[in-house]
Amino acid sequence: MSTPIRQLLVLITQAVETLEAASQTSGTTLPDLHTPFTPSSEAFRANAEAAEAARIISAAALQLEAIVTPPLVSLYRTVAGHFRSAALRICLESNVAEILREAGPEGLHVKDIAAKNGQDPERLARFMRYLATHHVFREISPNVFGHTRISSMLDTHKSSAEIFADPEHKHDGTMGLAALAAHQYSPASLDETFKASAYAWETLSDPATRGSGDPAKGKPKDIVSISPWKEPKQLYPPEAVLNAYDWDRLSPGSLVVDVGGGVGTASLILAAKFPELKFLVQDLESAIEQGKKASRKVWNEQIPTAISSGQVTLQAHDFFTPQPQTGAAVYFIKNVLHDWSDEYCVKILSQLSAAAAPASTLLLLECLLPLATNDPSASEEGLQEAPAPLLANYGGTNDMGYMLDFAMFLMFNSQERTRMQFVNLLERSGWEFVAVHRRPGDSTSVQCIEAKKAARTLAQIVPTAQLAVLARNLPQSKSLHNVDGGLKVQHGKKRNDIIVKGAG
Ligand SMILES: C[S@@+](CC[C@H](N)C(=O)[O-])C[C@H]1O[C@@H](n2cnc3c(N)ncnc32)[C@H](O)[C@@H]1O
Repeated sequence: MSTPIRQLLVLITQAVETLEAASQTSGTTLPDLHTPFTPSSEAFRANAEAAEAARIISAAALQLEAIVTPPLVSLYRTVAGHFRSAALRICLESNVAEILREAGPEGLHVKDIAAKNGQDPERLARFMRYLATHHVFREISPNVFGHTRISSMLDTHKSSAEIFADPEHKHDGTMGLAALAAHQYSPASLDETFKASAYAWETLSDPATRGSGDPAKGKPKDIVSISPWKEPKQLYPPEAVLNAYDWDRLSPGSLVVDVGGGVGTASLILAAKFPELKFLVQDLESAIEQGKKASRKVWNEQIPTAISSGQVTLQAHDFFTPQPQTGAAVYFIKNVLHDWSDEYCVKILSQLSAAAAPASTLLLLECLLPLATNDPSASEEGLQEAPAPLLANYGGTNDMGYMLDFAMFLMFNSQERTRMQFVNLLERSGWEFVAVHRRPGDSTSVQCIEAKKAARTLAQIVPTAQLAVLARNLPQSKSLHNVDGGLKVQHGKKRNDIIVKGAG
């Protein structure tokens, strides 16, 4: 039988052939590591076969590396992971990316880089060399550094002179990727995750904070103070919202309530594409009305007729309070639940189930974390898992969701969730899981979970003592919940067995 090393090699060989053939067919070129990033260098990935082949090559290469690298080296690389972040931040903050772009493909001697950004050349070279060892920058000749495809993503494409003259506005009007890195690192505002991660163990070893879902515990800033946010387009392409659900299914005039809609990132896209649907975008008063990025201002700029025509209404509403819009066709929540721990999510979702009609649909657009092993229920629903012997979730090449999860833990004492965790949240808040709408090649960062109002209002009005009696009349596969009493009543394995869980 062939060894895992051989199996991985076969996967790589086959995938390289597929990748080359697919890019030839689509007339695209495969990326060159030493050429700065351009959006067109990613065009090959639009072909689904090529994208999958690239994913397999990358996952297999990382797994091969894990097998053949001395474990002490691999372990230490993880132990010292923060060194790489620190080195990157030094380069990001000192505008190395812009300086190198201006130098062109020949690169620049570190003394000349340092002359521009005021850093010590000896030190800068140490950090850049470390990063170059991991293909972030490249040492073209001794002490002469240039960009790689990876490091070039830190480039704001502004002139370095302009940035040195006005560092505060470095990221204004840029593509947003460097800003996203700065979001993680910038000491001026959002370098919290980097520093907070150093205290993760202190938080978890303290009984007062270990199991707490309180947003005030284990997070450095008030959640509202950094909202409303504007999504980086590269992370959440507009198609993610359009593809998330079969919006055509809704009859004309149907109302979609965008709960915690922010500036309306999702509704702006949907309202433009589906003029026959109506939208109610809800957020806190401050997000709707105040500041440069107030929701109302953004709508008036982007689709001026949407509000005046009555297609879109903006409403100040706190989602922890009773939902004023009852019986909407769709309650839609995007990238909100990951800001909150379970107990808070249950409160938000319960307000929605109380307002929903039996025909209402709940759509959650959130990051859906895969397991690091096969997940039978998810694969039945079309979750694409990697071929053996790769990790089912494609391993390290697909770890963006877990990074987001860690960031949510550090920033908001909240989390990203797996399918099981979403089903559990829904069960606890008056909803019944219907489906995950997966499409081939979906990223984990925005997936759509559909739910409907749970048919458990009966259980809520029936006295707790009678639940078990009622449960006997349930179809074998169903369970009955009593939310207020914290009870779950279900059939046991044997006929006529009734299990009552929880206190009543
Ligand atoms: C991560 S943003 C997501 C925004 C939007 N759904 C999107 O995908 O672009 C979270 C949003 O929740 C809003 N929010 C926070 N607390 C809220 C509350 N108690 N009631 C209503 N909205 C709230 C914030 O103002 C922010 O716009």
